[in-house]
Amino acid sequence: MWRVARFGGSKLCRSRRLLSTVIPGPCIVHKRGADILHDPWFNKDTGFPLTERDRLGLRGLLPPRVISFEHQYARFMESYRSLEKNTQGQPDGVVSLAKWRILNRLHDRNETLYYRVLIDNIKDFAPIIYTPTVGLVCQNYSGLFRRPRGMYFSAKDKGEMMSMIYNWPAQQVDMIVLTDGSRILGLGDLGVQGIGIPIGKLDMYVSAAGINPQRILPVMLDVGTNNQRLLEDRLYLGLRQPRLEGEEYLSIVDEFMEAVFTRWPKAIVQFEDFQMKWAFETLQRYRKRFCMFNDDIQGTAGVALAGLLGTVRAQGRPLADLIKQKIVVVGAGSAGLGVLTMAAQAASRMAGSNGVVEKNQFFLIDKDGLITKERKNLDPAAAPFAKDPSEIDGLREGASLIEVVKRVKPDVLLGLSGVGGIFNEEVLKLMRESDSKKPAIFAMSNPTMNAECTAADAFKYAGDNIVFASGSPFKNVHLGDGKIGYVNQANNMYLFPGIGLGALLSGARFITDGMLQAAAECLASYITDEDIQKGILYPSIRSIRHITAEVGAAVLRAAVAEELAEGHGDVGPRELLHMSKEETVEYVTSNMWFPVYSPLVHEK
Ligand SMILES: NC(=O)C1=CN([C@@H]2O[C@H](COP(=O)(O)OP(=O)(O)OC[C@H]3O[C@@H](n4cnc5c(N)ncnc54)[C@H](O)[C@@H]3O)[C@@H](O)[C@H]2O)C=CC1
Ligand SMILES: CC(=O)C(=O)O
Ligand SMILES: [Mg+2]
Repeated sequence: MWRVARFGGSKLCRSRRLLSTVIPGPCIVHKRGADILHDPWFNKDTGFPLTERDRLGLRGLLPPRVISFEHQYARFMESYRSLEKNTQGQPDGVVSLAKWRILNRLHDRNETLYYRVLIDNIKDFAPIIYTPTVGLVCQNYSGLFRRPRGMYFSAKDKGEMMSMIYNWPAQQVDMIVLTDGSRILGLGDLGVQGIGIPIGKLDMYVSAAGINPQRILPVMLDVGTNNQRLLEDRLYLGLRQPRLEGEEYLSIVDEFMEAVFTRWPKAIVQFEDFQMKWAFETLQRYRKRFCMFNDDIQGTAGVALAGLLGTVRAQGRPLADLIKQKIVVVGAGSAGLGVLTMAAQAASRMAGSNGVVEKNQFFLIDKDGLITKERKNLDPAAAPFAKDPSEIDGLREGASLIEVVKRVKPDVLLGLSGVGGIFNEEVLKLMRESDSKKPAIFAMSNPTMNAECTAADAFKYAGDNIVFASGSPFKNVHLGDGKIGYVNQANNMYLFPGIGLGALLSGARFITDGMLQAAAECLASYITDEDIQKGILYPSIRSIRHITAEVGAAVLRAAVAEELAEGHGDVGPRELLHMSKEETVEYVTSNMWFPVYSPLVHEK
């Protein structure tokens, strides 16, 4: 039955990949002439065939020669490569922004071509449209702004959101990424300028998960900013007022969520880069009411867990030895606490206990040092990981990172602090004393300048035998004698697209811990033992579509197992239930949008 749905005709410009051939479905367009050329979704630039130019009133509006998609693609890549050449030697930030601009201009003009170059060159372009360059773009957003992308809801829109949501031109929205701009990467409160993050994350959704770009929606919830520099910046485009707090804040988020799910009951909302207090509060508030998740807490946790399991394998130990790993987490925010919570759940499952014993192996440090039960105003979210001073011989409340690493000799040192360089030479050298033969260093904070250490320093000071991962990309390190220090990118981009896609196709109304756990386990098992032995913990981002199909299928199957799957489109819960694992992967893959020019059919 689901086969009919997959290959049936569609009005949605859906392209189908049949074996190696992509069959473009027809696309209904309600406009004509120049209006089409100015709509990046329909625009093919010089690629409109002559018959289509006649049908759509485009004759004479374009140079006469028809250029093929492949030729347009080659032309863009040529201009990109010559930009690379011409900017050689200029500061990194200048080069990255120039690359971002050329990609952004293509995005504004021709989405089909934009997404095709993105998909085919994801390793080169992810650092531009995503971390680290997206951080620079957010920092400079008000100056870079040329035209809006996505929707902006502000504190001034209270009471209006239910009608505003209907201003969005697309009939259907599948995936929304929402931020309030309060903690953008490790760059702090960037107010309205944080909209760059939902845009970048959704570009990853299209590239990795094949979410139809006509069905994505980046959203900024502007409730003010506490960033004094922005408040005083005459170019700043957001509300010039301090952030709303308490019930006033929550009432804005409530109103937005009600509006979204009234118009699109099947949409999925990803919360992104909210400051910690609101990240946890909104997750608790909405996760049983709406289909939503918090990427920084839950997506990051799954990616880190996969990395921790990979580390255990790299040490040549059985997975169950996760419970024996001494893990020092630096940063007790939404990401750090998310990681420890998921790691504790996994360790409990492995040990068949309630997790109490396993937590003894975890050490949590924040800006005030080691967190113990003696901490004044201990955050309830951190409390389960606070050490009992009687159990940590030689350490005290607030012990420094150096003291902790020296005493604990951890197997894993994992940074989610947002503090660039905090794993300094002294800390890294202490990791040579680790009890593990293959200690792991995860410098997960973004963007690059906020990474806890560089890859080169990690190998230089902690030794050649470490496994290393960072949140933003670094180049592999040459260790001499032809040996390579492999750099992994421990970034939630490996999971959030699959979590969203799997949840969408399952039709589940909530995203459960079981679905998230399935995503993490799928990623963990993706890597072969051969790669693990080389220190490779995550697959190449070049395979991101394939990884996402597998992760999406794992999430979907978990939803089915929990009897939450209600189906999607023509594929109901019974069909989902009867799909084998391979069929589920095939089903997920066949639902991925792929950019090809569709024949345009005009309808009034
Ligand atoms: N690689 C990835 O996939 C992800 C990376 N991140 C990164 O993690 C970082 C933190 O994100 P959140 O947890 O959401 O932020 P957050 O603001 O909620 O937490 C930051 C934590 O770091 C601690 N901290 C600050 N200065 C410190 C210091 N000198 N020593 C030790 N701890 C210190 C704070 O006390 C706080 O506990 C950001 O840079 C973000 O880019 C976040 C999510 C995913
Ligand atoms: C990757 C990501 O979500 C972050 O740095 O916040
Ligand atoms: Mg984030």
